[in-house]
Amino acid sequence: MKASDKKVVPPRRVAVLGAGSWGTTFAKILADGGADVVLWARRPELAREITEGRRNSDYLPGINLPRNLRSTSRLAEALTGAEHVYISIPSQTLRDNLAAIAPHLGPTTVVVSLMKGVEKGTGLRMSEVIAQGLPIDESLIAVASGPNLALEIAKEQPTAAVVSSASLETAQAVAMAATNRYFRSFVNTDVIGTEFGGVLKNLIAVAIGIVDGVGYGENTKASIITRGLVEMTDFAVAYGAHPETLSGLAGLGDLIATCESSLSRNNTAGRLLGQGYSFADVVKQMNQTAEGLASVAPILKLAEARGVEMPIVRQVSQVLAGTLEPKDIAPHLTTDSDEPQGERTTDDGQTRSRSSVWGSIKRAFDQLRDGGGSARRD
Ligand SMILES: NC(=O)c1ccc[n+]([C@@H]2O[C@H](COP(=O)([O-])OP(=O)(O)OC[C@H]3O[C@@H](n4cnc5c(N)ncnc54)[C@H](O)[C@@H]3O)[C@@H](O)[C@H]2O)c1
Ligand SMILES: O=P(O)(O)OC[C@H](O)CO
Repeated sequence: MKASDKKVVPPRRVAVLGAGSWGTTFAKILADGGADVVLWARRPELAREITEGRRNSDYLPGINLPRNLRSTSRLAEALTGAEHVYISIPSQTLRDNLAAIAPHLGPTTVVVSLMKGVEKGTGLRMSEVIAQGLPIDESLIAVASGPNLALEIAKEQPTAAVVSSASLETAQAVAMAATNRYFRSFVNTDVIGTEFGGVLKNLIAVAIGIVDGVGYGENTKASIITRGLVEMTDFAVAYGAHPETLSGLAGLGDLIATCESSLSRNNTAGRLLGQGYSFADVVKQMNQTAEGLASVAPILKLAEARGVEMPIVRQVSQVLAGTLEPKDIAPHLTTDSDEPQGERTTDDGQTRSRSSVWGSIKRAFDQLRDGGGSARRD
C-alpha cells in the first residue's frame, strides 16, 4: 500500500498541556471538533474550575467550555492514552517540561507545538527542542500557527490556521482534529516557515505597539508592517523556509492579526514601551506570555549568523535595552545607507530586500578578491 493510500483518521483522545489562554482555547477547538480532550493545568483549583464549572475565568472570562473537555493537574493522567499531545506553555519553559512528558508517550503519539517562541540560549525552534527532548521520530512532530487571537476563537469567531509537519500524513491528522464549525486548519510541510512566521510576527507586533504608544498613525504602522514582512521573509528564507509560507496564514495573516489587535500581548507590551515604561516595568505588568520579548535577542543572533538585515527588529531590541527612544523607531532607519534602496526583488523567485541581496553579492565579491578564503564581513 502506498503512503498516500493510507486513510488519515482523526484521534479520539487528545491531551493539551497548559491551561492558559491558548491551551484552553485550543482544547475547546479540539473538543468542538469531536475529540475527547484532557487539559493539563498546573493548579488543581483551576483544573477543578474547568472540569466542574466549565470555565477558565482568569484566562477566558465569559467563555463556556464543552462537556467533552475535562482538566487535571496530574500530568500522567492527561497523557495516558492520548493519541495527540498539544503543548501550549511559555517557550522558555518547554525543555524542562519535556523530561516529565517523555515517559508517558506511546510509540505513535503525535506531539504538536502551539508555541510561538525560540529558545533563548540555543535559538532553537520549539519543534527542534521537542525533537531533542523527546524520544520520537520527526514524522510525529507537528506545529500549528496562524492568526489566532485566543479570545476571539474562544468566542467562536471564524478563523483559520496552518498545521505543518515533515510528514504530510501527520499534518493532516492534526488538521482534521483541529477543524470544526468555526475553525479551519490547512496543512503544509514547511515547518521552518510556519514556526518562524509565528515567532517573527511577534517582534514586528512589538514594534507596532511601540509606535502606537508613541502616538504615530497608520502610515507609520503600515510602513513598519510592510517592511517587517520583508524582514520576516528574508530571515525565514535564509533558514530554509519557502517564501510563500510567509505570505500565508502563518506569516502575513498572523502579522496582520497581531499588529491590529489590542488583545495581542506582544502589541500591548510594545505599547507600554512606547508610552515610556521601562522593559522591567513592562515585564512586571504583563500577567500573560508575551513571547516576543524573549525572542528578540536569539533572533538577532540567528540573523547575524546568516547575514540577514533586520533593522526593525534591531530597533526593537534597542528600545528594550533603553538605548533608542521609542519615538525614533521608524521604517526610515531601515538602512545604514542614505542612497535610495529598492523595495524588494524576486530575482530567484524568493522575496528578499534588495539591501540584503546586495550584501550577499558584496560578500561573494569579497570572497573572490580574497582568493576564495573565508567570507569577510562588511
Ligand atoms: N494567547 C494566544 O492568543 C495565542 C495564540 C497562538 C499561540 N499562542 C502561543 O501559545 C503559547 C502559550 O501562550 P498562552 O497565551 O496560552 O500563555 P498564557 O500566559 O495565557 O498561559 C501560559 C500557560 O503556561 C503555564 N506555565 C507557565 N509557566 C510554566 C512552566 N514553567 N511549566 C509549565 N507550564 C507553565 C501557565 O500556568 C499557563 O497555563 C505561547 O507560545 C504563545 O505565543 C498564544
Ligand atoms: O497575544 P500574542 O501577541 O501572543 O498573539 C497571539 C497570537 O499569536 C496571535 O496569532
